[in-house]
Amino acid sequence: AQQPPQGTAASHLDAVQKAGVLRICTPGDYKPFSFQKTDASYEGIDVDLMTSFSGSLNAKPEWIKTTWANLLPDLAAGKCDLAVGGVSVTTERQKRAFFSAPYMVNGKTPIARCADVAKYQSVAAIDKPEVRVIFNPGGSNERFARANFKRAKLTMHGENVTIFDEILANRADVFVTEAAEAITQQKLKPGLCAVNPDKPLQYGEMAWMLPRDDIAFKAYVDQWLHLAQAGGEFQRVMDRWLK
Ligand SMILES: O=C(O)C(=O)C[C@]1(C(=O)O)C=C[C@@H](O)C=C1
Repeated sequence: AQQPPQGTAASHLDAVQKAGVLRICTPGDYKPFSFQKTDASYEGIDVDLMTSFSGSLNAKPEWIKTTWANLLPDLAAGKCDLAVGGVSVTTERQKRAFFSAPYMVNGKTPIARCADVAKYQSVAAIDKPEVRVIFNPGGSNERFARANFKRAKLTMHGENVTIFDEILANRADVFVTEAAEAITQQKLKPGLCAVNPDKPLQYGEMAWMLPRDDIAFKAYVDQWLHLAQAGGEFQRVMDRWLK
């Protein structure tokens, strides 16, 4: 009779437990998901979840700072076990990586000076030559801006953490980003308002990005996430950062 396959293919699931370390790539510039503070430590939704997740593997989280442009290359090169921090699910990324089950629906939402909210209710309303659209490079925001704004004046701003001050200082008019970020920043920056965060300009989902083809690891991540959601832990983390 034919033998069933023996043993398991090499998986991050085993390597992480063996090393006692979970290596996590993150840009750390994106509230409320993953944000690096001045003392170099990280905070946010994904940080709380990863602390608990790594504990389930008896591993310590090790944060590895990267950029949005390098997130996928770093993961694919094996520099980390997974990549988090408000990562949008895209079919482009899916060609070279796996995703966990999505844990949040989060579409593209404009944020602007509150006095201007009525002006920026649609892509067409924003895409006018007199509108200065600002965006951060390397992620889905840049892709959205370049694909949708052909007439507006586009300005790339390298530092995601200071992009909101550019709008407040009237050096730019509008930034189109994820709803959760627009909602968080409108709380942090009086004078800025998220434009219809409940009616995004484009549908989007967030997930953790995982090494391609590592099915055992993906199954574990998804199972952990499912239990955290069903058991209430996930919601407690969300409430802590989004309420
Ligand atoms: O690329 C992604 O996955 C993101 O969702 C990250 C992204 C972006 O789209 O650029 C989203 C919002 C933040 O302002 C910074 C980065």
